Amino acid sequence: MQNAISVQQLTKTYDSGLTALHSVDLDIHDGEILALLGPNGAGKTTLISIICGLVRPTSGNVLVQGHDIQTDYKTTRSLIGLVPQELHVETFESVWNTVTFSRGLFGKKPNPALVESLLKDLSLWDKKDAKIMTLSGGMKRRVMIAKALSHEPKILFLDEPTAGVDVELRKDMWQLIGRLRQSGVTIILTTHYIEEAEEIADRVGVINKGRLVLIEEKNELMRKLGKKQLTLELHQALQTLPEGLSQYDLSLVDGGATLVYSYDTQAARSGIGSLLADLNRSGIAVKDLSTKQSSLEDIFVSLVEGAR
Ligand SMILES: Nc1ncnc2c1ncn2[C@@H]1O[C@H](COP(=O)(O)OP(=O)(O)OP(=O)(O)O)[C@@H](O)[C@H]1O
Repeated sequence: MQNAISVQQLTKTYDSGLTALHSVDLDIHDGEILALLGPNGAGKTTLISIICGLVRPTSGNVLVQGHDIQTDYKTTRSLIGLVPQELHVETFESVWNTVTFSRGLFGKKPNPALVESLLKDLSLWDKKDAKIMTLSGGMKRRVMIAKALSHEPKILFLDEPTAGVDVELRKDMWQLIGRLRQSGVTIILTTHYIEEAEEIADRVGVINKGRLVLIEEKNELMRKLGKKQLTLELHQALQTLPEGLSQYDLSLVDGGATLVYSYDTQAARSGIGSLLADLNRSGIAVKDLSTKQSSLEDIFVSLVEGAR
């Protein structure tokens, strides 16, 4: 499979001396939705800005569909649509003109039918003649997306697309992202909302302090993390686990006062019922119990904290 983007040993040190990216390697597959997670200041925007040719790398290479971003900038930029974090749209222009003009900037022939379908897809059709300055923040964000898609890019970057937008718009955006993916567009989004990554991404990358600390298929990640733990507080502490319980994934903690049972959430049966029956049969009395499920959020927090 061809990579939409190949980032090779990319490093960025700003003039201030701050190194925002440390030798990042990342292949983004054609047609995937990749969610980049990371705390504030992790380097996500720097990475996107370099790929889009807005910030110059200190060292390393980036190829966009095989073209080098530095030596073949015009080609790579025209393959990419970017929806930046900040909303900066020409305030006095109409929605229609703004989107049409944006397409022209890439040297593409006018295509009113395409602009019409974009505005309809983004629920902006009834606002096509409205001046941008009269639109709400959420609508301005939709205009930014229409602009980014106006030259029919193969790759779309969305930097925090749903920051500060209401639930309805967030769901609309997720649907739009799904439709774009179906049409073959590769999508990279940064987000602070782990729920968003869980909902729409094919793969999840975590950036922390300028390093890519994890990149994994979302389903694989969820499967690995899809463990649940049942914690059983015992009436009497145990020295060792009774032999009859060896088929369960059990561990004794708190000096034997607590029994922890790990089970797979994907399995057809949790085994909790039979474990409790077997404990009862072994004469082990339980004082209290609780369950805990690991989530993408847990791994994210532990990765980010572990690197502090
Ligand atoms: N033009 C610049 N000059 C100097 N330092 C910068 C510049 N732009 C960004 N930085 C610094 O580089 C680091 C990475 O910033 P970046 O904006 O890439 O992070 P981010 O992961 O996108 O964060 P956020 O989630 O807050 O948008 C930060 O410490 C930031 O202060």
